[in-house]
Amino acid sequence: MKTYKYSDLSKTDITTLVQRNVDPANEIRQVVEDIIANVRDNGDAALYSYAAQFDKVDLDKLYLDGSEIAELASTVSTEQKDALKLAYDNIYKFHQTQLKAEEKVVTMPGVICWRENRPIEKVGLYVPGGSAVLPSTLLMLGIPARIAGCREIVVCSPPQKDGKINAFIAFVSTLLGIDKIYLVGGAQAVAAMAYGTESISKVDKIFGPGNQFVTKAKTIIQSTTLAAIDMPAGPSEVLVIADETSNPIFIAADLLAQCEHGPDSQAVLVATSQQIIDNAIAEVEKQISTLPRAEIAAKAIANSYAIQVDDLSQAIDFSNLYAPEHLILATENWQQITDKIINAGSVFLGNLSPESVGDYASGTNHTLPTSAYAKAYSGVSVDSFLKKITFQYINKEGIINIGPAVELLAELEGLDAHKNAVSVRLNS
Ligand SMILES: NC(=O)c1ccc[n+]([C@@H]2O[C@H](COP(=O)([O-])OP(=O)(O)OC[C@H]3O[C@@H](n4cnc5c(N)ncnc54)[C@H](O)[C@@H]3O)[C@@H](O)[C@H]2O)c1
Ligand SMILES: N[C@H](CO)Cc1c[nH]c[nH+]1
Ligand SMILES: [Zn+2]
Repeated sequence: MKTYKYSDLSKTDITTLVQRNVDPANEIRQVVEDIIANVRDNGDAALYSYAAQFDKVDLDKLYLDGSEIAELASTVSTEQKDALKLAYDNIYKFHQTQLKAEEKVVTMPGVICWRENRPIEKVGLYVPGGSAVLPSTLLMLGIPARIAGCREIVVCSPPQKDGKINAFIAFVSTLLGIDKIYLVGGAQAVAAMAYGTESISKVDKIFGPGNQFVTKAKTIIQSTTLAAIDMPAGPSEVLVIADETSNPIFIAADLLAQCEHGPDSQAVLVATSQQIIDNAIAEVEKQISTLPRAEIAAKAIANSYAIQVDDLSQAIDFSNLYAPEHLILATENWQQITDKIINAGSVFLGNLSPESVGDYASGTNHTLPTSAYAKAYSGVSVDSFLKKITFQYINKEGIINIGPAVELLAELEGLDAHKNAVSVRLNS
């Protein structure tokens, strides 16, 4: 893991350090554009051929139905079901409070304005399943979709080599009342949900994290206006801020937890002394050898770095520039700096708040913006599945109060028909 001293870095160095997941030669874009075009033109046939090419399986059909899902779910042990239900309950509790009706506002006598929630009707949920299968992601997407009241929920996830889906995803589907799972992964799943195919319905918005192919497909689809997306939620990343009150064993464990997601994940350690960095790196080296996914984690660690800063305030300045998906304040002094956080997807406070807890079960959502998109996007929430429609009601008193000003505003924009729509009412 490379180490830098913040005070030695130029502005250009910092810009380079905070940049990630770039596709400089547009290689991923090219692959993904071809996949999208193929799915658009050939529908299901393209999906069968990508399952064979990428997932190494010859599928008989592109989905599992309710009885197949129930059969797979029945193989999950009681202990495993209980853990998934605990996660379900906490995520449900946290997200349910997000569904709030807003008050009506009388902006002037007789003029009443308000917003009402309406669910997005058809949503597509992508559940990653390349290097690790993530049933937790189905919880993170399915629960807010259900709370919002979306009418149609399409779920896509890469098939296993036996042409089925992971039993835990099946069990979560039964918790969510989802009775069809499409065996489609990668950019082709995003394209299928955006265009629709013979088997898969076109949706209005596509949700979910994924690797660089999935994320690139989502951003391309968004620009076609065929479907909206939640956000770019690509390879996982974490930034850990540490000081003399931090525990190097915990720091290393948290860095490795995100690095085991994939070779293109990134972990950044920002610490107030070189000693803290050295201790944490020594721990990373110790812990990594014990991990079954050591090879993946090692590649991500090679893509990671540490920065020595003067104090916690400088650490937060760097973090705000990096805008991490996950920010861990691994210090007993976290209360000094929380109000200085400007850009982050989800934040973990103190030494006993591992990021893994948020990944699975604290209740917060783990579908979060990566690649510095935390500067502008929030993680998935119930709001992501809703539209907020504005309403206004104007009565006789209201049109008398507001009408003359609107007539004038229309006049100054030279829009006479606008003015007339008010005048005819004032004169009626
Ligand atoms: N940001 C978040 O909120 C968040 C949450 C969970 C996971 N993640 C990230 O999701 C990612 C999951 O990645 P994954 O790969 O395990 O699963 P995935 O489901 O995202 O991708 C697997 C699919 O990628 C496609 N693919 C693989 N190689 C390809 C190639 N060379 N060309 C074209 N398509 C190809 C295949 O279709 C395959 O089915 C990880 O990077 C993880 O860090 C992010
Ligand atoms: N850390 C991932 C978000 O970047 C979410 C996840 C799912 N399972 C384990 N982790
Ligand atoms: Zn994780």
